[in-house]
Amino acid sequence: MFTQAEERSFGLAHSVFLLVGVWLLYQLLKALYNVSPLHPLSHFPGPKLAAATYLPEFYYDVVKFGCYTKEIGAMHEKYGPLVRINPNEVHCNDIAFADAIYAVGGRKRDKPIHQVNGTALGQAGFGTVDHDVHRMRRSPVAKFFSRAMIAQLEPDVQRLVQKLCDKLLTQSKPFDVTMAYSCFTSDAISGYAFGESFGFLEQEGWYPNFREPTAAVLQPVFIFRFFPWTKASASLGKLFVDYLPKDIALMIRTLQIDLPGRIRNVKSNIDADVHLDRPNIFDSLLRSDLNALDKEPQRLTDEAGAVAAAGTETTSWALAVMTYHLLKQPLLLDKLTQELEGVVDDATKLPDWTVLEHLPYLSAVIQEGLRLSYGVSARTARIATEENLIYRGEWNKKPVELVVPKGYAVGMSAAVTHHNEGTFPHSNEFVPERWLDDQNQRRKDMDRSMLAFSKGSRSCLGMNLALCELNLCLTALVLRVLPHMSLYGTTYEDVAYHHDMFIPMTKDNRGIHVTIQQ
Ligand code: HEM
Repeated sequence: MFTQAEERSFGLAHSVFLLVGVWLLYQLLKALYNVSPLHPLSHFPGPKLAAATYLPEFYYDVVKFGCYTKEIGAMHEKYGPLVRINPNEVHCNDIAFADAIYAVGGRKRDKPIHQVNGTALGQAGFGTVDHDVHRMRRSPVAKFFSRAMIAQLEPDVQRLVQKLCDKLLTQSKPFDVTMAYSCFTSDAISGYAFGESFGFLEQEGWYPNFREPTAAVLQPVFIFRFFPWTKASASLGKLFVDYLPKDIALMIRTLQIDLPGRIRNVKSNIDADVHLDRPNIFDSLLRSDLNALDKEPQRLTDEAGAVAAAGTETTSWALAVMTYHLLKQPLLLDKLTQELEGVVDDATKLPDWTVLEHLPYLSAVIQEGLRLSYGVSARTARIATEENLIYRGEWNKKPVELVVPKGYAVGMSAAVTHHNEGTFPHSNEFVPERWLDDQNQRRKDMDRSMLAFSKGSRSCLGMNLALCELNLCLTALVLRVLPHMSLYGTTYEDVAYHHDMFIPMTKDNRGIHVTIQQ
């Protein structure tokens, strides 16, 4: 005979087993449906387990950490240009299909919720699922990044470039140059966004900066993706900021305390009818005709976080990759120096970005640097909500025709596309010449093969700023600093893509250490 308490606990255990059993049965039936011919993606090639469940993606991204992109690259070698990488998503390794996937001209493209779940900045344009809401949020920010607006900002970038070079030349001990570049790019975007720069270049050394903190806050990206409810924990960060490791604390303080504070300041200036000589992005956003909900402090803080994060590490990593390869291959550095000396008389007073960008070899070095720094290395997918996407290509000399049905995600990854050996032979090598023709002029047709800034309606908003920074900064570095700089214990492993947390990561993330000969 059982006591009443024992009967109650048996009853509870029985209910739990039943619930788990029903859940498992449901998962099994769903997996069977996913691989059955009834599923709209059933005609796509790929591993059966990936078609049935998210387990392979979970294993490679969460357990092995950020390795699914590499696995996807291997799937393309086995299955062809389009593969099914999870029950609801297809991945493409044919740049000819990119314009259909990313689309411009009013063709609607949502972002998949599974992808957006990975970001804690869900209310920024960048983290917005719906095409129309994204358009509404992007356009008031976009006007700040037109070529005309960046031309107005250029004197500030020129000043920061010279400040960076002056400071680099005073370094007497080995240091990690990625930190220096991160200080430069953060100062450039923060001044423009909030009217007041973070001032990282002003400080004594290179710390603090956003490089390691960005890596620290991106750590949970895959956990968030699979367990979106854990994102709630991110907002608790500010309560524990004094007890967190210093990297994470800096980012939490910036995202949850400093940025909301800056936005409140901008708002109180507007309320007090203060008009600035030079408008900044958030002043303009708060004055724009965005609806009241989109001007809520949390929404704008997410937008500020996205602009600050997107505008910092991508550009500074591209500079770091170019620095490494130019120091490693002095012949390339000589060739670039010769070209630059032809147009620059005094490296402390550079020509405009619009002059520099027409120099073929400088432009080729920047393209190659962008190719091997990737921007966003992980896949970024889109959902065509109103039309099927028809793919026509070739695989193993046989024609391939596949239809991605509307409502399903299809994406590409720079870390896969930029290593397509058909387009970029010896793709791991840094070869600026691949961007030049026989006459040493830029092969513009090659630009179509790049995904660094993504494409279409949700492509990089800050591309003009990034290119302005890269042209000016690389020119000044080559003429003023690199002749005095040497690598210090840095190897190819320290720049080579190894895994991703949305942005590319190297094996041990040691940075790029250099010394300056005085
Ligand atoms: C070398 C430099 C850069 C590279 C390679 C790069 C690359 C990218 C890529 C690939 C995306 C698309 C991400 C996706 O599809 O989910 C993106 C989006 C974005 N980038 Fe950049 N970026 C760079 C610099 C910048 C800078 C300097 C800013 C300045 C604010 C910026 C702001 C943004 C924003 C706001 C978005 C989101 C756009 C949207 O969703 O509408 N980026 N960037």
